[in-house]
Amino acid sequence: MLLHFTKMQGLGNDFMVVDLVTQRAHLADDQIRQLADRRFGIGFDQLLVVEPPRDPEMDFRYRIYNADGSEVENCGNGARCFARFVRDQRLTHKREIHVETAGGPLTLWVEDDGRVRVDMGAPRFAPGALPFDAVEDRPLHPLEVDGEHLEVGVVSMGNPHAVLRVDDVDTAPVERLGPALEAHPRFPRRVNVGFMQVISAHEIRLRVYERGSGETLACGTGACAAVASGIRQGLLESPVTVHLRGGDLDIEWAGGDASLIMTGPAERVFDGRVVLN
Ligand SMILES: N[C@H](CCC[C@H](N)C(=O)O)C(=O)O
Repeated sequence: MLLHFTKMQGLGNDFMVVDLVTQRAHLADDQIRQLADRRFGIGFDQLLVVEPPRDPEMDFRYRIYNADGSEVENCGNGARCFARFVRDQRLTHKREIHVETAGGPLTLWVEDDGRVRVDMGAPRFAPGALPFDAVEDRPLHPLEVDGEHLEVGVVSMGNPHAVLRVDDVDTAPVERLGPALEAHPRFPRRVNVGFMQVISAHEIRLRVYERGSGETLACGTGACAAVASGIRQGLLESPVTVHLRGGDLDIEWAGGDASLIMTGPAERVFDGRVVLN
């Protein structure tokens, strides 16, 4: 069968977006992995599958798959691209969009300048929310990795994040510590790994080694997790500009149970059709 899709990107975090509201298809894990490969397929960090909602109060449901085929709970840059997609495809004319995800409901606002603002929900620091194997909730957790003693902040944005403070993201050992932390046994469902350099109370630089996809040019939930952890440690104050390799995100958080609000771009790259066997 022929499957229509749109390639999109948010700060270089790139997505294959599929409308299963007007198309019928089932994508098996091995097909997702093949489509994720730029040589045998399309190439993407995540696949976003748009479906009708289960809850009639919501506008859509969308599912998120990493390049390795694993389904995940939340995707910040993907949420913005989802909102842009459903309007571009005329699946909705709304500017305020309510969507179901595996990590819970999200509300998104498509703004006049094309940027999208997302209510990302409240961060959760309790280890069990990730899950992370620890006896207590604390701003920083000691963790031994390859004989190295680290102190990491752990945050759930629906999906799990470990945040490591570094002096300089350009020289941070992302290629070594990213995979080692992603697969660390104290994260039973693996983890996204953020490397955060604090520039000032309102500005950080961030690189993210993503669970199931490797280092990406940007990670929205990773940016939210880094800001939440930095504010909790008293290093940052809202609002915070997050400089990622693919560009900047603006994150606001009033603390406590308040939602993190993330604003950033969402761009369409091309439309295509792919043969599914
Ligand atoms: N790129 C996404 C995060 C995908 C998270 C995924 N790698 C996971 O396993 O949780 C973002 O902008 O938030």
